[in-house]
Amino acid sequence: MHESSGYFGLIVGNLTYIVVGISWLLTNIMWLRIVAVIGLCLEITYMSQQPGGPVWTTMGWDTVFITINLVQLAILVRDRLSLKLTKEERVYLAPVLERLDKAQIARMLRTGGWKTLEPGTMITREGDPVADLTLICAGRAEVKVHDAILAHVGPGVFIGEIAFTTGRPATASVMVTETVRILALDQAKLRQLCKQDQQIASAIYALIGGGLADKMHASNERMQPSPAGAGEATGPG
Ligand SMILES: Nc1ncnc2c1ncn2[C@@H]1O[C@@H]2COP(=O)(O)O[C@H]2[C@H]1O
Repeated sequence: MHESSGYFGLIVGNLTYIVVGISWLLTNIMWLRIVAVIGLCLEITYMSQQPGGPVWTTMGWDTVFITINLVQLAILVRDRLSLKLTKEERVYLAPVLERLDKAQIARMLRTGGWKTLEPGTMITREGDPVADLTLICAGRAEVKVHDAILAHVGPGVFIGEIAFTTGRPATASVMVTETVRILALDQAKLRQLCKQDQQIASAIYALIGGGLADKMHASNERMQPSPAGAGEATGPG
């Protein structure tokens, strides 16, 4: 830090580094950038008041950093403003809305879109690659493995989450039985987004994890213990 004469320099100089320090404590990227810009503006003021004359190198780089942050802020604001959800979509996305800010939700939604599928439409086919991570928002579908019905699924359930997390083909065939409204997110684009934004990744994986736990619970509930085999441990051989 260069010496600056008088109280003005002392106050602005310390304020600069306090504000920059505060920006490092923030986890909300929008506020982090806003506070960083304020800190950088204060630094320019401080550096312009140095006794030996303005410190152009620091002021020049501060201007570059301010520009980078302002461009990123403009992108964040654009993303936030682009998020238009109907009341119905808000209800379906409630668990996601709780975890992410508007800009992140808008970015996530740009990886796919809303669709309506009629009965008989296949969402996944057992053994085939799965293109989308699908969230069922309304309607019902049937989950089959080797032609045996495993489950009936409805609103709030993900389809294709196993392929999304493992990269493997579909573990089951899922067919629409009652017209469904779905949010279909392109798996490749969503994976890319998860790499770029850890908060989005952790929100999506938390939802998938919760959904898989519910599916396992439902599947355990459906299992009828056979009286003959009940309580028997299965040993090797
Ligand atoms: N037992 C089950 N209960 C509910 N859904 C299932 C079950 N087994 C498979 N699925 C769904 O069917 C999908 C087929 O594609 P995935 O394997 O990617 O992900 C699978 C799950 O979303």
